[in-house]
Amino acid sequence: MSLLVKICGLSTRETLETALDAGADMVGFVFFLPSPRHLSLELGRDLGRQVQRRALKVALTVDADDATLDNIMDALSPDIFQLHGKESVARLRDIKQKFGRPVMKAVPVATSADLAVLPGYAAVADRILFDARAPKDATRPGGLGEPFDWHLLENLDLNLPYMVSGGLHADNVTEALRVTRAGGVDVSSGVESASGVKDPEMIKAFIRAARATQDASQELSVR
Ligand SMILES: O=C(O)c1ccccc1NCC(=O)[C@H](O)[C@H](O)COP(=O)(O)O
Repeated sequence: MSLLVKICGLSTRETLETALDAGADMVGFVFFLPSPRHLSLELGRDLGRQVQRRALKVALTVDADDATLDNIMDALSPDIFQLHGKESVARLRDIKQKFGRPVMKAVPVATSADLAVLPGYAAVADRILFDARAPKDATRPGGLGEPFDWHLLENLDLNLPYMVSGGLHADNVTEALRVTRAGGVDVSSGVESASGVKDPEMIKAFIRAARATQDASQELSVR
């Protein structure tokens, strides 16, 4: 199965086009007001139209209510909802049923104890995104540019596709994949020149590095 590369927190036509041209498999749009990457519904609609099925559109929300999700469905028509809050297993089931879209549940990781939630979520979610647990005083639960200890996932036994995120960039994505064996990688801060400002060259470099890792591991596997 080929590696999924997600560029998250895109908010301009130019950088979205760069990510699509560079071969991103998923493009993430943040609908969380405290985030520097937050999109209005109008901008989400505009950027969503630009994607034109060249990548999967991921709508990122945090403990959003049905009305918010409904508005996002109308504006963006996401391919996947990324639920990055404290959503319960029952809430994941509820969202899947009401909106008919796959859900990717973000699981914050700081210690091995954080993995205890996996069996519950794995029974309902379509994909897991492992992210660094945000500090208690953080203004948002993700997109903070800090990694977690990838070795915590070394002995992971999960019958579900999963992505690794948190503090990734072009220079560490290979090691993150080597250690976690994740089927996907996700980045936001690591392709920004300033908070919320995506950098086209950094986007291209990240995707190149991720693809190079994918190619190398495929060569090894066919030997
Ligand atoms: O990106 C945000 O601003 C954000 C806000 C609230 C919840 C989640 C958020 N981002 C989630 C993502 O999927 C990020 O790509 C992921 O946390 C990795 O971010 P980074 O460490 O900055 O690469």
